[in-house]
Amino acid sequence: MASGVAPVFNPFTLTLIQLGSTGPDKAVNLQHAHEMVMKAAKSGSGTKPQVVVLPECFNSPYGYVHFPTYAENIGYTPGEEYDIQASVSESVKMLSSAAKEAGVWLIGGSIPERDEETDKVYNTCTVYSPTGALVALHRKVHLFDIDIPGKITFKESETLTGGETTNYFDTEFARIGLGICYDVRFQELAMISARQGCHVVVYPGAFNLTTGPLHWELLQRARAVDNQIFFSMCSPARDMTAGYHAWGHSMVVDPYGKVLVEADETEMIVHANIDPEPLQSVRSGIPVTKQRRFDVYPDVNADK
Ligand SMILES: O=C(O)CCC(=O)C(=O)O
Repeated sequence: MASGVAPVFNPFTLTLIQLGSTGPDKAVNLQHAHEMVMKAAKSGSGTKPQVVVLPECFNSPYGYVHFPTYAENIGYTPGEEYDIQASVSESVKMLSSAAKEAGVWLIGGSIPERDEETDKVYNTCTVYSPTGALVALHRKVHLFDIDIPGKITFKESETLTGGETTNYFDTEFARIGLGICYDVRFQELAMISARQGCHVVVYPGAFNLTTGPLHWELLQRARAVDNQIFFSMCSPARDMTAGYHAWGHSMVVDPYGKVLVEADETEMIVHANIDPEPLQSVRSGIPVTKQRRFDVYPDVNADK
């Protein structure tokens, strides 16, 4: 999604809610998420604009068998004003009112979304302004289909369809790119966000106890360093009684690859101060974006 607005970059606070376990009762999950957004807003800096983030699949238990049962019709068309009052999505309504009540930008984790026209189900992130307007939507592009024998097998494509667009949104202080979890493994998506002028990229995610310790931090630091952007992923807390054991460790990485903040595996709220300085200094000190040799790798498109 493009806005045509030139991106500005000013300091703000990025707040990650590493939300506790989500059980089968959607109403309880939504209520808890709402309470945590309020708590997160109160615990922020109070002086700077704040972006609050929820984790992947925060309204249902995590598992591809559950997605169709919990899927909601959202009916968002990019570029068109969305009527929250007329929405049939209870999750969208809760997120919108939480953003408005808390007075924050809210990246609403992800929820299973059913497209009314096609009946396809997506893993979808929605974003809200401090007035409660739905301003952006990202459908997870790369589905989490992996098979590591004896460790973890997951096949989102059993019930989900992959999204087909890259997405970002503009605030009065930064341009912020979107992705969801497995999308982080595909460096092209983050590169496109950086080329689109995003200063910060945020992916709700839920890695597991096999790939989490190996790749969660590595991938975020790699995406941040490659693209000289802030990179962040927000996970659910770990619950060993649940069907899926999330890695946790929600984090924010700066454009040098330094981890600014990292949660442990429990339910908690963490804040990072996003400051333009490291982005500007790394881009002028190590100017890789100007040094690319597209003449040597013609298969990679040099066009913005
Ligand atoms: O890439 C991974 O290892 C985990 C991805 C994942 O959990 C997801 O996409 O939901």
